[in-house]
Amino acid sequence: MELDKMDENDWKYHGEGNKSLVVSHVQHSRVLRLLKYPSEDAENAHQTTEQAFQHIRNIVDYNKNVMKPLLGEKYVHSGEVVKLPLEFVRQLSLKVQQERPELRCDKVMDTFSGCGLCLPNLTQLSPCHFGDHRPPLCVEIKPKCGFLPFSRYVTKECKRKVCRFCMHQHFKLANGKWNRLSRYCPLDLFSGSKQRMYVAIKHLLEEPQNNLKIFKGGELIYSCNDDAKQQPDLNELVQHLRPYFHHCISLYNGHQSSKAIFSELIQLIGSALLSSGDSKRSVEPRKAESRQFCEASPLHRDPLRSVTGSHGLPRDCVLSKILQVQMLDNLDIDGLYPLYKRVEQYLEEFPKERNRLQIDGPYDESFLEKVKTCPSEDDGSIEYAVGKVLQYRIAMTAKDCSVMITFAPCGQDEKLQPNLVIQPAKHCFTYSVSILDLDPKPSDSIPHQYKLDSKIVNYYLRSTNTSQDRPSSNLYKEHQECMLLFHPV
Ligand SMILES: O=P(O)(O)O[C@@H]1[C@@H](OP(=O)(O)O)[C@H](OP(=O)(O)O)[C@H](O)[C@H](OP(=O)(O)O)[C@H]1OP(=O)(O)O
Ligand SMILES: Nc1ncnc2c1ncn2[C@@H]1O[C@H](COP(=O)(O)OP(=O)(O)OP(=O)(O)O)[C@@H](O)[C@H]1O
Repeated sequence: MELDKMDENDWKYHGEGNKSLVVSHVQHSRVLRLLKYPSEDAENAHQTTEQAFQHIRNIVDYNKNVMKPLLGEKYVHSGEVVKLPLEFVRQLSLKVQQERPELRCDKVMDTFSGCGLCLPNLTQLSPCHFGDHRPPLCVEIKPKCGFLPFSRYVTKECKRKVCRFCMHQHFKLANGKWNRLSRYCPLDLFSGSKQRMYVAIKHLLEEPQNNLKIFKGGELIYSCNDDAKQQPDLNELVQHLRPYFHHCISLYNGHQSSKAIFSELIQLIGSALLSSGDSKRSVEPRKAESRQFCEASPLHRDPLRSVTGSHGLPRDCVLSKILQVQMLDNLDIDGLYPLYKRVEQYLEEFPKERNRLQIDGPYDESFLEKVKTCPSEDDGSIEYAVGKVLQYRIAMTAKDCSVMITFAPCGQDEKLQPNLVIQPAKHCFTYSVSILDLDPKPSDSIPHQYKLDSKIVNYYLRSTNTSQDRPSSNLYKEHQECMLLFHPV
């Protein structure tokens, strides 16, 4: 990428979240991730070029030195900070404005600093995988927190029974963030049970909210609608998927073939989420512990619950990696908040200690060392409190990250490369799995987390007095015919 020859016409709108806007290159497999600010004070709140550069530098360092060692080299792409011509950024901002979803327009793209983060476009596969004319499909999942808190500091009993995502759904519905409850439960996805995972992915497809997106050839083809009242069109999605699942079309007619296609897609996603990417392993991989049920999951009331139980995740799979990092939060916000207060008080007395304790970075090897060597019991020290706060912040990142699974039908040559092949039923795919949105979460978001947690729990307790039930179905029966087949090759 020649930075002095940047042309906005070479880039197009790709997507955005709460903190950044992403554009993709029309030819090369690259994206630029640009910062966003609240529109009302964009003129005043924006960072100087040096601040923005340092901010993005921190993101890169945190990805490289903290999240990569914890989550695994193969899943994390740290990217590089780039300085872009201001005129290019301004023109780009004008160009993408009309593409932006309304619900994200409370913030504006940073057109002041000229800094951005350049990353590989993870919705594409590397050119060596182009063995087939069909463009790659990419499924992006934001799985959220996959475990129930086990901390002795948790006082509200319902937090031990109902997961944060399911409780939060009620609060989001009441606040108008979404119009329908999602039936997705992260505990089902992280269970390692193929049946429970199947149901979780099915629920993500039914109600994607901000937890599921599907791309084809790098273009977004399925996500929540900008008009949140409208449900996304599954029929349209199935038309996109047909060319990838010929086998289903030849075996079934009409509606049945659509069902079979979805079933294959779900199995494909499930297989990729459970794969370790290491085909040389011949023994069954060790399982990570995640044998929990959320009482709000539709599966919890399934009569065949014991059949669909929990099996644990293969230790190297992407979900297991994410779950292990999420579980660095072993005190829960209830146990962490007093330690955060201890750190705050200490820093008020000794402000110069902020740097030594690496509260705001730098995110280097010694930061990770502090996280790893934190005493296991509270010895009253500031080191313990800081270590727990840092662990909590890392866990927050893992609770908010996304997984991208990109796959394409295998060309004849690739069928000879077994470690790249998923073969549910009769289809053969090359795939890659990555984790994205691994930004550091600031310490000062902890008081907000503390308040939000209690609002979510209190609202859940109040609202479920009147609306305890979410629709249930005999889900096990529905997916019985769609058991995952993951052939060792
Ligand atoms: O707090 P949560 O669980 O609602 O997570 C926030 C996300 O909301 P969600 O519940 O996934 O819809 C929220 O996502 P949306 O903007 O709602 O798509 C952000 O990811 C936010 O992170 P950040 O403050 O932008 O770094 C997330 O905030 P953090 O808690 O990760 O700081
Ligand atoms: N490397 C990448 N390749 C392809 N698409 C990407 C990449 N990075 C981000 N995206 C797309 O851009 C979207 C927004 O990016 P990202 O999630 O990093 O934004 P964010 O503002 O940090 O999110 P959040 O709301 O969680 O704070 C993603 O959901 C994804 O679809």
